[in-house]
Amino acid sequence: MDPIRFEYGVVFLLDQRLLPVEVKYMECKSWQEVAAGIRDMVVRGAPAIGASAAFGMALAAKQWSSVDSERFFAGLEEAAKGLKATRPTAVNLAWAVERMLNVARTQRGVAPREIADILDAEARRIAQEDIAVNKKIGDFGAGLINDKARILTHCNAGALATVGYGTALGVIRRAVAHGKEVHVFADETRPYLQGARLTAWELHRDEIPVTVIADNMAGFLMKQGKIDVVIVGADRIAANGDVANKIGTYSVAVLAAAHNIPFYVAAPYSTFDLAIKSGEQIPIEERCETEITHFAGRRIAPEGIGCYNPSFDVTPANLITAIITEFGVIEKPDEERVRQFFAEAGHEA
Ligand SMILES: CSC[C@H]1O[C@H](OP(=O)(O)O)[C@H](O)[C@@H]1O
Repeated sequence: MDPIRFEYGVVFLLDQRLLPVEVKYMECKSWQEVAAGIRDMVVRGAPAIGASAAFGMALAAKQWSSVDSERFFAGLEEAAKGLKATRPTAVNLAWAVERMLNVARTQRGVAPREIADILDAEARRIAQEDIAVNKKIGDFGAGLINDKARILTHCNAGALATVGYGTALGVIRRAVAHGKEVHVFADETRPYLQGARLTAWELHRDEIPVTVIADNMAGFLMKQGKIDVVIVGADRIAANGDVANKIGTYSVAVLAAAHNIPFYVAAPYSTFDLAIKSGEQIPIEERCETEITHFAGRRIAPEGIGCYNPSFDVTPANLITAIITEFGVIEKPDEERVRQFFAEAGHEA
């Protein structure tokens, strides 16, 4: 099930708020509609919102393609600002928008209508690259998953969080493709329930055994010896290997360390933010309190109480066994290892 579908001038976002009960796409013909889809978590997941924002930029270019060049670029800058403002934590969003802007800037002097075509092609390239990158991550990660492994996941880092294959779930898919039998325990991941609603839905459709657990059960399963390995995604990784990911990830990492269980993060190079030295510099999105005070549209907490709803937390690198990327595996990440790894892979470090 593709989280994003696209044609020239229109982007369809699978409305993940309705899953697993209803499969319905939101049609977007403007960058503003894409921005609303990202902000409202119609589409979510670091790589998926990055690709969606890229298509949002392509729509903006089409929206402004009939004006003069100066107004065209002003329109692109406005769209870039609006898209980047939707969700602050996942660096893939800003990465994709800046990549689209940089391509446009190389075309100054070209007719806006032609630039719009070039940006449409670039957005499609970003989407195609994501699937290829996910499969490379999957292949590197599959070697870390033993046959009969009992795997704990948190949130959803699957096809629904990317353009269609998955990072953490991509590793699980490749391990299964390599003939390994696994059983996944999926944290439900309150408050948005990406685990119960999305990860379980994806894995069940793929006929991969999955058991949903409440977030507060992870420690008990580990203590009972029922978890062999943890694998999660990421929204932003600092140069020292600190990882921002869905709220609750840090707690799982602490529990895994206490039980000597390997804790892996699967993420593409586009999720690394090498401009920041540590996770302390990663902006943490806070979302509306109704995500906490309400469940399925019904109030579950009293009126007038305090509410705190950070959507992400930061897991320090010293709790991470390894980060799995499309270029290979960074064992025991720290700043020196991360920068050397990407330098050897031929990327800006
Ligand atoms: C492929 S990594 C996806 C990453 O994004 C999720 O956050 P959200 O659902 O709020 O977009 C979660 O942190 C996942 O690990």
